[in-house]
Amino acid sequence: MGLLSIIKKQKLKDKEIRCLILGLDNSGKSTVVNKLLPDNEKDDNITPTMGFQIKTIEIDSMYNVSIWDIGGQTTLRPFWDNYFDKTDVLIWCIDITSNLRFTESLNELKDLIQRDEGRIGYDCHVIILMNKIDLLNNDQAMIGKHSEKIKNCILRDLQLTDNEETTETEKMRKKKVRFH
Ligand SMILES: Nc1nc2c(ncn2[C@@H]2O[C@H](COP(=O)(O)OP(=O)(O)OP(=O)(O)O)[C@@H](O)[C@H]2O)c(=O)[nH]1
Ligand SMILES: [Mg+2]
Repeated sequence: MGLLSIIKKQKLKDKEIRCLILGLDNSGKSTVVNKLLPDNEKDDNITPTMGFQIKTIEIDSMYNVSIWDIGGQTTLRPFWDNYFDKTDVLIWCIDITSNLRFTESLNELKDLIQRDEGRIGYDCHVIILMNKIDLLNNDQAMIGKHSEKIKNCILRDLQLTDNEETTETEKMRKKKVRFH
C-alpha cells in the first residue's frame, strides 16, 4: 500500500497529519522527502541533516501532511525520542544496498519501538521504506531477500505475528502500530 493511500485511509480530514521519517544516516530520508515536495520547493543540494527539518505538503487540497525529517547520525539518535509525540505515520528508511548496516538499522528500529512508551500516536502506521532500490538493478531475488529479512525482523524481533492466534500482548502491540 502506498503512503498516500495509507494517509487517505486514516480519514483525518482537516487535521494535520504528522509524519516522522527516521532511519540511519545516509539512508536517504531527506532525498525521499525532497521528492515529495512541489518543484519550486525542491532542494538541489541535499546535505546530511544536522538537526531536523519540517516540510509540509498538501494532498488533494484536503490533507496537510507535516513531515519531520530528523538527522540519523549516531550523535543525533538520542534526540529522536523528542519527536515521537502524536506521530500518525512513521516512515523507517533503510538503505538496502548497505548490507553492513542492515542489522544496525533493524536494531535501531527495534529499540525505537520498544522505548516509545505510547508517545507515538495511537494506531500509528509504520512504513518500512526499502530505499535506493534503483541501485539493485531490478534484481528481484535480492529485493525479495531483503523483504524477507525485514519481515522476519518485524515478526520475530518485534514480537509481532501474522498468525491470528495471537496472545493478548501481541494483539495490543499490533493494534498500536501497524506495519506496511
Ligand atoms: N541511488 C540512490 N541514491 C540515493 C537514494 N536516496 C538517497 N540517495 C543518496 O544517498 C545519500 C544520502 O541521502 P540523504 O537524503 O542525505 O540521507 P539522509 O538519510 O537524510 O541522511 P542524514 O540526514 O545524515 O540522516 C545522498 O548522496 C543521496 O543522493 C536513492 O533512492 N537512490
Ligand atoms: Mg537528511
